Amino acid sequence: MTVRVRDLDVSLGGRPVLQGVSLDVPAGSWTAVIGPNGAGKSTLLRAVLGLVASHGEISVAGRDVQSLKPRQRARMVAYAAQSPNLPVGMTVFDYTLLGRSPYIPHLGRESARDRAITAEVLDRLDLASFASRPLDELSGGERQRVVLARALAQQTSVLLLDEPTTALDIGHQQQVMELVDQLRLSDGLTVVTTIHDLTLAGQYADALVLIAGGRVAAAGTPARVLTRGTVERHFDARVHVATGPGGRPVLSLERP
Ligand SMILES: Nc1ncnc2c1ncn2[C@@H]1O[C@H](COP(=O)(O)OP(=O)(O)OP(=O)(O)O)[C@@H](O)[C@H]1O
Repeated sequence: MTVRVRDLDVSLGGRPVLQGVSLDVPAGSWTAVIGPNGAGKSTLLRAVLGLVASHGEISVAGRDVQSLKPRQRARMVAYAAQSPNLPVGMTVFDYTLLGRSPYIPHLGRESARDRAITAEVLDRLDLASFASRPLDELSGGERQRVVLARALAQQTSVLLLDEPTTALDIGHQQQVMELVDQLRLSDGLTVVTTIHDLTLAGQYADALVLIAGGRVAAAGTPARVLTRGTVERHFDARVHVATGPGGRPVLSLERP
């Protein structure tokens, strides 16, 4: 499903946060939204979900997201927030099962299929042995993977991930990124993720969108966006950019 954003404006607390943001994410592709702290990346994802009031056009598969009922939208778009409030005392399994809510009839119960999908997602994320553990007894990285598990259990065609790897060790970073990429290739998932690790962004995404000061400052292939000059200008960082496998950029910090 294609995600299309046109001339998006969002104000929060009376202050403009996004101004004139446009982006096109073709069906089955992966776009990474990058940018400095406070640039408006999370706000962009939240606007696509209809969680914040916005002006402009946001459509998924040609349908205006504002016109969709929450249940309809939840069958099309899943979202893993950066640090959501997790219900105290709830188990990993029951939290992940919440991802099946859009498919469970009102006043009904989950089906055996819903439970099987939940168990399979936990298994794929190395979380099967955590299924009966309460969320509040997990480490930061374990919690982050459970939040992703809930989004994957939703089995949508569009996946919005807000900083999905920040709390993860390098092995779990790879596992999560590879799993998402595998789902993209096998099921045609459309992925939009915010991410601070620019090399990781460039390794997995087809396109990068750099947001700075609430506007799109650069967009295009990783090699086009991740240049020394662009990174210095918008992140105030001195980096060396090498060409890695597949021509994708690899960034390292340069000491002054
Ligand atoms: N509810 C709110 N009310 C007022 N301002 C807000 C609100 N939520 C976010 N902001 C402001 O909007 C701007 C963009 O925030 P956002 O979380 O989208 O940034 P971000 O690019 O995701 O940042 P980070 O990389 O630090 O996660 C920030 O200046 C933030 O302080």
